[in-house]
Amino acid sequence: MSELHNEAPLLQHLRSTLVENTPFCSGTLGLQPRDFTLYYGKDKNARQLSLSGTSTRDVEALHELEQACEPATFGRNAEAVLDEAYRKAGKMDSDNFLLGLDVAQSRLVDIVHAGLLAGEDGSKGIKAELYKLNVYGKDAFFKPHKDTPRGTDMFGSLVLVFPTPHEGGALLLRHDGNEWTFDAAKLLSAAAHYDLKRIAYIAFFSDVEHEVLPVTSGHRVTITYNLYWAGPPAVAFPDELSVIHPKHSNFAAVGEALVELLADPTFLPEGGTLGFGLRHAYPFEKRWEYGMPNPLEKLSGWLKGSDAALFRALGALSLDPNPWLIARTEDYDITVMTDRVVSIGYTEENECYSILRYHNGVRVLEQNPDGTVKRSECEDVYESTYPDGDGKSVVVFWVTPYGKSNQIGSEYTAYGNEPSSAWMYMTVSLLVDVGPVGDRANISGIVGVTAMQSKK
Ligand SMILES: O=C(O)CCC(=O)C(=O)O
Ligand SMILES: [Fe+2]
Repeated sequence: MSELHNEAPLLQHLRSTLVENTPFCSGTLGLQPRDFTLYYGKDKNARQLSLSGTSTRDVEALHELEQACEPATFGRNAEAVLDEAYRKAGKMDSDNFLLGLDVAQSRLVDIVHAGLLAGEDGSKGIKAELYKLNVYGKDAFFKPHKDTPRGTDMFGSLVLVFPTPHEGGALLLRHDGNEWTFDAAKLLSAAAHYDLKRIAYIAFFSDVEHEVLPVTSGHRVTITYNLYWAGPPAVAFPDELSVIHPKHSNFAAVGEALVELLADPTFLPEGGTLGFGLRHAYPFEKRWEYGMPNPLEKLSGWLKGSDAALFRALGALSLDPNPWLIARTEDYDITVMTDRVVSIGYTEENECYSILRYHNGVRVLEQNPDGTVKRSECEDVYESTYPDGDGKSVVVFWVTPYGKSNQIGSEYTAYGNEPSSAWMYMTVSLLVDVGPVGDRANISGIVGVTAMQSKK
């Protein structure tokens, strides 16, 4: 029993360690000598120094850096205010210096991501944007404040403190009635025995109040970064880029092939609906539950490589491709689609039937190149089962097949002998209506996917 007695606090300690949740993350990180090199200056005669040196010459160089800085302002009601009773420090704008360390390439962004973000936010990407360099000489400080977010996507700040000789200048953070101290000078002198020189880093959310206590000696040099939620990964095709190979990623080559196909008078002469399976995999939540964001909404901004080339080439022909979810049940040989993620919930019938009947689903019939439609007996069964069904169906000509990647699942419960829960997986594909030969952008006479869109 006494053992158990001893264990309980340890277990508790482990538990509280595992669930610790602070609005910041901090530590030290060893870097290569070149990472500490700083170039600065407003003219062509840039100066150079190492932010890891401790010799007398290095300290002189720090003094020169301090002289080259401007007095730091702070934000008050969207205005930059100079007030040495509030903030006394030197600052240099990011245009006027260059640091050897590339934060985007270093592990720091990953470290901050893992340290600061958990739960749902953990799946979002972040980026750090260089903001300012500050030199806090003796008696410099910064009174309590919160960092003004620059843009709605900014969620925090990252501060790097360099191992330049200094004392004092601890950063205090306050949030929800708690206070924490980040004393970089102490952390760095305790880490001085490591082989690699270190920086101290701290990242915190924008709503955390913080202040820098007065520096009592030396130079405290910091470089700050604004932390942003990363937008969708850039489309692989900025206007300035011209890909030659691979062909499928070459916008012009994809466009030409499309134009040729659509100019062929024997190809869907009356127009119709084209389907394209996505070639790349996208980071969709595999299991979608009601209330989660609709992953189809931002897809067009994420598309990669050949998918992006295709999307852009279709747009250039004044066509309007849209992502749809395709669901298929083999045993019933039926394919349906929806233009939004659905929560099937409870169903007494086949999941595809349920999507059709209750979730704005559209039946997908497959078209042969000659224009005839592939039909299966089971589809006839559907029609005889629901003779008065709303008749929503679209004939799709699959240019490229939809595969098993990019599937999104919707949970449902079916009643057999016992209640059981299962997931129905749907595959994201791009669908686009095309008009008749000679007028492919004119889809006014086409009963295709556009007419079936639930948002229209
Ligand atoms: O230097 C620091 O530790 C923080 C500086 C700061 O709060 C700021 O620049 O807004
Ligand atoms: Fe700040």
